[in-house]
Amino acid sequence: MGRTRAIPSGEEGTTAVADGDELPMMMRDFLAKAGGCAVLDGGLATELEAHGADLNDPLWSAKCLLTSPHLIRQVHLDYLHSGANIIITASYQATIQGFQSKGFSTEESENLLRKSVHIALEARDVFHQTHHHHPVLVAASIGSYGAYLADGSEYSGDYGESVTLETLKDFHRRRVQVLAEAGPDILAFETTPNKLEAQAYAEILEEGDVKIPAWFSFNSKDGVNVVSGDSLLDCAAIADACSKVVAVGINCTPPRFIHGLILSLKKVTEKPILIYPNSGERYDPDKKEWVASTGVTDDDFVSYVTVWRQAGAALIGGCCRTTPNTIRAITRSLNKRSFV
Ligand code: MET
Ligand SMILES: [Zn+2]
Repeated sequence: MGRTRAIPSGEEGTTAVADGDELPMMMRDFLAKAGGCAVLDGGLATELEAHGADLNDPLWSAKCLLTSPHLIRQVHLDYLHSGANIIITASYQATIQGFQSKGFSTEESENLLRKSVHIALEARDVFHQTHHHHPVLVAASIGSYGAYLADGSEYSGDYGESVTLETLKDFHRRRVQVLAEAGPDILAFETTPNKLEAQAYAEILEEGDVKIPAWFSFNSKDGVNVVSGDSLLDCAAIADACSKVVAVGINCTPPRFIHGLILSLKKVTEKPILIYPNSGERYDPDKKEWVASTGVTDDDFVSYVTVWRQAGAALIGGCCRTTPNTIRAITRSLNKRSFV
């Protein structure tokens, strides 16, 4: 686990290594540079689709790593110009196992993971040529085992009895390592549907000597628990206890639930809170389309931003079906600058 490990002192148990606070400080420094609150990007996969990409595939957005990397780069740039301080890579549904089942070798599969990070790093470089004062982090996305299965379990959190902690650790371990070593600033564990998977992530990070920090983000469909029905408080407590985790939050969840969820998170963690809700529409897995649900318009979404900020969110953006327009509006609500 490297330099942040507590080492036995021989006499009174353990002594924390002096630089154990390095990873949390990185996030605190970044937030200070961003003026206390940072803007995350918006939906990546759904925005690629809005540009005509056909993502009806088990690889979802990761398919574009094969077919249209230039489009991924363009969407990253659109979000940066909209004011985003963090861009999230196209690796959400990119897995070694998923690429292998398409016939790629292990090495080719790992290279595709690296490519997702390289595209985002390149977009940042391009953006910084003209906007070098705007702080930008590249977050490497890691979707859940359920996202890889592409069978809806990412929104039920139900993996069945046969999936154990070890199954999940074995599934994610190499992917996490490859992504972490490809040069992102942070690992984004997104849309985490249950407690078992949060535990698997925490153990991989602690055991694997991962050198960069991470955030854990969960999804909810009732505003109280994560989608599996596991307690959000239990899930967030796992994130809070993991020394590599520097922010905890909620993503791909309807906007109307976010305020209550922020208040819940604050009960169990003092780590910075991130929220990036979806547009409030609902995905119908049978019809394979998004359907309007009651109540929330794009305007409503943005009108919540200051409330979320006051409630304690320090990183705010959007998930599925949010767009560069949404991010521009969030940027404006936080009195920050966009570049288009
Ligand atoms: N970062 C991912 C994306 O926007 C999150 C998807 S949540 C199902 O594509
Ligand atoms: Zn989403």
